Amino acid sequence: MQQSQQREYPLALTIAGSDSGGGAGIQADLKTMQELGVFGTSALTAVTAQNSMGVHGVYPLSVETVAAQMDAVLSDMGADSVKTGMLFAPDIIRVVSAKLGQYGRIPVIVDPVMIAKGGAPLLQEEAVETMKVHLFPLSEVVTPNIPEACALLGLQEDDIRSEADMAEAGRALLRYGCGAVLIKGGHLPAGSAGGECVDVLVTGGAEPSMFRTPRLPTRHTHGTGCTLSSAIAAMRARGENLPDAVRAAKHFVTAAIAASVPTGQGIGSLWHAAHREVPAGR
Ligand SMILES: Nc1ncnc2c1ncn2[C@@H]1O[C@H](COP(=O)(O)OP(=O)(O)O)[C@@H](O)[C@H]1O
Ligand SMILES: Cc1ncc(COP(=O)(O)OP(=O)(O)O)c(N)n1
Repeated sequence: MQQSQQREYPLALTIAGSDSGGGAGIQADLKTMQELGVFGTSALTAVTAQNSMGVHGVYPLSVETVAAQMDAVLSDMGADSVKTGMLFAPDIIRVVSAKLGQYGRIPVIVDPVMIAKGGAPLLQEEAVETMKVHLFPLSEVVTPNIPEACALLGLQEDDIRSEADMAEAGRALLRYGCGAVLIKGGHLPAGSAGGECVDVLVTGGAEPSMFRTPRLPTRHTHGTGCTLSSAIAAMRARGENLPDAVRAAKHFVTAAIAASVPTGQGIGSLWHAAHREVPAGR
């Protein structure tokens, strides 16, 4: 049951892992929701020991812990949208899917987090099928990057090389019962797509929609996927329709990448307050 009618502000729930480095996971999600005027709540699935150099440890929580957090939030506060991120294990995916089914028709944005930028696995191999079978049919939209789309479809990593390939992959993923699929183009070769970063939204009926922004020349892109999916969830919680939510989220993430900060020695993180035009450090 949703309790949103008792609130005067939108509320979104993120079900995801913790990134101790603060750039991705639940930390990126809550910063994004706050910046977009949405009250963020959370159900933690795993703790990662992570920094700009990579993932140094993954510590999943028990299914009981995940279920208890979802029950606590959804039975009392409700949610106008839900975003899922790192779910890590098949039993966590099963309990998250069961709880989402129990609490009814909330728009669910599924970011099928599989591998961190440095290559660390954030989803067990045996959990991929569980995610497709149990979670995808509950989604309003699933937001894979190109390596994730390839893994989900059993393709080679370089099988998706163009906007047309992205659209075809999106259509193929719809067969798992996703409401829509947004294939993110950050991993296309930098020289392709005319120097743009293109994300392709595929829904049941209409032609695919392309969302284009300039490709920004920075390596400090840790947390881009988490930020985009939680911004979509925030805009849906605010009542925007899906294409408008994606458009606004893409602008939000682009501004945050443009102002990214070199946290640590490796890949730095986005600056989520960038849309306010507040320089980092102020
Ligand atoms: N260098 C970049 N310049 C502008 N936008 C980018 C850049 N890299 C990624 N993006 C955007 O960030 C979002 C996340 O994309 P992507 O990097 O493909 O996902 P992930 O972070 O899950 O690997 C998308 O909207 C993508 O277009
Ligand atoms: C705890 C946690 N969740 C998700 C990710 C992946 O985040 P993403 O936004 O895809 O960014 P990169 O890791 O690819 O930079 C994560 N690293 N940690």
